[in-house]
Amino acid sequence: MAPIPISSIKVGQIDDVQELRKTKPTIIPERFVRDMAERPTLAPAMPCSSDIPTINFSKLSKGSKDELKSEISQLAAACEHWGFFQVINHGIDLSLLESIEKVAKDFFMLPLEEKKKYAMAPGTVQGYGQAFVLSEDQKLDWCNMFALGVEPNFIRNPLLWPTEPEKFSGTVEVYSKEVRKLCENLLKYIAMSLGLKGDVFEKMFGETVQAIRMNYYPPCSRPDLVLGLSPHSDGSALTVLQQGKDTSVGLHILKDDRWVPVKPIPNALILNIGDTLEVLTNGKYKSVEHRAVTHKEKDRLSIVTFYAPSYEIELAPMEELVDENNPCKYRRYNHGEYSKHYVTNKLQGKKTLEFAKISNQKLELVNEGPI
Ligand SMILES: COC(=O)C(/C=C/C1=C(C)CCCC1(C)C)=C/O[C@H]1C=C(C)C(=O)O1
Ligand SMILES: O=C(O)CCC(=O)C(=O)O
Ligand SMILES: [Fe+2]
Repeated sequence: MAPIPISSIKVGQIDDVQELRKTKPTIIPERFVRDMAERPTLAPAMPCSSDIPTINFSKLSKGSKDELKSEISQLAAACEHWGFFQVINHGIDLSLLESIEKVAKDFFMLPLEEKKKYAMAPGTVQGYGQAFVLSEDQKLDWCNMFALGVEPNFIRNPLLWPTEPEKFSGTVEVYSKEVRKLCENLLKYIAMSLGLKGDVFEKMFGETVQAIRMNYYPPCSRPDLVLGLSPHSDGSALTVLQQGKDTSVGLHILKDDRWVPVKPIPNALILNIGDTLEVLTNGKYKSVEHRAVTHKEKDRLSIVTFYAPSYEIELAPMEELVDENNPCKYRRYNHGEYSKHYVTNKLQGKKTLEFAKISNQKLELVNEGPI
């Protein structure tokens, strides 16, 4: 997946929000100020909810037959009605969660000059900076990001793996292996929740793609004017999100047309369904739009893993999930092409998935059958 030529993209000035916060703590440059319709309504006006479902992973992996059955049906409900859930007892060592949080935070605390050694080039999504900025007039997120392609090896850019903090790269490797195992296992249970064979995704996905993105949201003097991260759905099959301990609530998901804040359970991981699973399940399990907001006094860190199929594979709704009551809603496409489309467009709700959607007009024709 080649990046688009750098010379063709003009992104204008992108202020580093940590530096802004240090030097001009009360000034919000115009490029960060959202149009009225996009501005967040913040707590306490909003009900704070920890209502996204909780999945007890140990009941899936080592529970009794009855526990497995009941947890699988909870998983089915979580995927079908929420697209987001918190996983407790996920089996990843808490000390590893602490280590990744520490190296991520230490990285963001480095001087700007050091971080700039790993600067994200315009039109690409790896390195330090702001991804998905593709024009000079595009609004910016109140966030610094650092992203790396992890697997397979060919998506890695070794020049972007930091030498400082010393333990950064080693910790990312170990953490990514553990999160990978969790994704593989959860995909097995998700397949079972659909009444399919447990290995269906593993067999279909080929050499899976995995990337990690660390998002650092410094405090913002006007959290009512800005967004930490623009609304979007993830292009992955599954996304795993770890939130920094003691950081503010910042993730919002769109549920029944309302933004619902997600209150993290300590030590749990947040999982969400990405666009790939939406397509494969013919919309039974949907990717859900989400965003991040900022806080007046507190900073926030999130560490996000995207787990996706090989760029080589062709995707289309699985035949078991298509019938006359559920006509095929997405076309067949190559996942590498979708990835390219995803990373070369700004984050804008679920707009990216239109790439794969069969339009309503065409759907009607399909339903009516041959004339
Ligand atoms: C908000 O989403 C992302 O930042 C993102 C980026 C992922 C990637 C990298 C950081 C490195 C190169 C590979 C990849 C594009 C996966 C989302 O990833 C989603 C989007 C697609 C498509 C996908 O497969 O995962
Ligand atoms: O920081 C968050 O809570 C959201 C991060 C996210 O959605 C992403 O990186 O794709
Ligand atoms: Fe996301």
